[in-house]
Amino acid sequence: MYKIQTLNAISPKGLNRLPTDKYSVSDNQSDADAILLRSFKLHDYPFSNNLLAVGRAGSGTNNVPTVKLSERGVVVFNAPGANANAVKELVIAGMLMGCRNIGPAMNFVNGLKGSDEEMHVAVEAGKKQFGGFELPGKTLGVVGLGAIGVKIANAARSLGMNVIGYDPTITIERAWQLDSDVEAAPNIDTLLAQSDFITFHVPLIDSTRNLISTESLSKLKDGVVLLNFARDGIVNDSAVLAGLESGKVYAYVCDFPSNVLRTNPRVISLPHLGASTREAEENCAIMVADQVRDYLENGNITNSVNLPNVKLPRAGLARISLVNQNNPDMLGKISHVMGQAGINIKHMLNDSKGDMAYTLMDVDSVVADDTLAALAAIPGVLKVRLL
Ligand SMILES: NC(=O)c1ccc[n+]([C@@H]2O[C@H](COP(=O)([O-])OP(=O)(O)OC[C@H]3O[C@@H](n4cnc5c(N)ncnc54)[C@H](O)[C@@H]3O)[C@@H](O)[C@H]2O)c1
Ligand SMILES: O=C(O)[C@H](O)COP(=O)(O)O
Repeated sequence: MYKIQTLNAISPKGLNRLPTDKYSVSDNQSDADAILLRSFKLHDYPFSNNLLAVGRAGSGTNNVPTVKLSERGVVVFNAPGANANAVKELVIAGMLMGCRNIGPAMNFVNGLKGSDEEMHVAVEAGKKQFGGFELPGKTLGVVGLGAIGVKIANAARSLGMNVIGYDPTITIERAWQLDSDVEAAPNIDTLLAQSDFITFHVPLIDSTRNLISTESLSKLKDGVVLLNFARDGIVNDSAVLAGLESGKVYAYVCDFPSNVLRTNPRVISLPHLGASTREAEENCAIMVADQVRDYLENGNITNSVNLPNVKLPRAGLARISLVNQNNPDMLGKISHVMGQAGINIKHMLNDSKGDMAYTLMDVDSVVADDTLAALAAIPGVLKVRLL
C-alpha cells in the first residue's frame, strides 16, 4: 500500500486515479511515499525517509525545496500547462478591467446613495471619470512564452492586439504553438519600451526578481497597464506605486496582494485566483496523480522538474529504478554490480537533467536484497527500488 500525504485540497478527480486497494490517501499520513500539494510552502517540512515523490498540482514549484529533495533522490513533478487556460482567461479579464477602469467604476457605484432616480443622475454625471481605451491596435508585451504566455499572446492577437514576446529559453514546442505574427523582442528592454500592456509569465527565480523595478520604470511607455499573474516579487510593489503616482503606470492588475498597493484605486488585486477554476484544478490533479502513480508503480518519469523524462514499457521479471547523481562512470558501476550478481540486463534506459540522473533496468532474474544493497552503496546513488 502506497501512502500519499495531501498538503492542500486536491481535486477528487485526481485522487480517484489512485485506487484504494493500492493507495492510502490522507492529509494526515506518517511516512508518506509521496506528497501531493498546491501552494503549501514545503521548505521547512519534515520529510520522511520513505519519501519517493512530490507532485505539485500546478505549475510553479518555488514553494518546493527541489534542491534539498534532489539530494534525497526524491522526484518532484508538476503539471505543466494544466492550468494555463485558466490563467489566460483571468489575464484577458485583467487587461479589460485595467483599461476600462472596472475596479474604480464598481467602487463608485457601490458608494452611491439615494433613490434609483438620484442614482441614475449621479451615474450619468460620474461616468466620464471612468472612460477607458480599447485593446485592438495596442501592443501587449508578454514576458515568458511558456504554457501560459503562449496562450495569452495568441488570444491577444485574436483580439486585434499587436504582441511582442520575450523568452530567451523558449522551447521548440512553445515556439511552434505561437501565432506567427507575435514579434520576438531581442531583449526585455525593447519589450518594456514598446508595450502598452505588459504581462509576466515566468517562474520566480533569481533572474526574474524585480523585472519591474524603480530602475526599469523609466523604460516603460507612459500610461502602461502592468499585469502580474506569475509570482510575488517579479514586479516590485514600491516601483509600481511610484509609477502609479507619476502617471507612468495607468493600472496594475495582480494575483498577489500587498499592503503597499492593495487599497490603491488604480490597483486590482486578486487572491491568487489564476488557477482556481474547476477545470484547472481537475486537470492539475489528474495530471500529477497519474505521473506520481506511474513513478511509484513503474518507475516511469514524466514532467519532473528535477529529473529527466524516462519511460520504458515493462518487460522482464523485475525492474530496478535508480536515482543518482550525474557523475562519470555511474552506468559502469551499476552494470558491474549487476554483472557480479550474474544478472543480465534486458532493457536499460538512462538519462540526466543537470546534476541528476536516472536509470531504469528490466531484468529476467530474481534480484536479491544484497544486489540492491550493493547498488545503493555505489557513491552517488541516492535511491534504489525494485519494482
Ligand atoms: N496566478 C496563478 O495562479 C498561476 C498559475 C499558474 C502559473 N503561475 C506562475 O506562472 C509561471 C509560469 O507558468 P507557465 O505554466 O507558463 O510555466 P512554463 O514553465 O511553461 O513557462 C515559463 C517560461 O518562462 C521562461 N523564462 C524563464 N526565465 C525567463 C526570463 N528571465 N525572461 C523571460 N522568460 C523567461 C521559460 O523559458 C518558459 O518558457 C509559473 O512558474 C508560476 O509561478 C501562476
Ligand atoms: O503555479 C501555479 O500553478 C499557481 O500559482 C497555482 O497555485 P494554486 O494551485 O495554489 O492555485
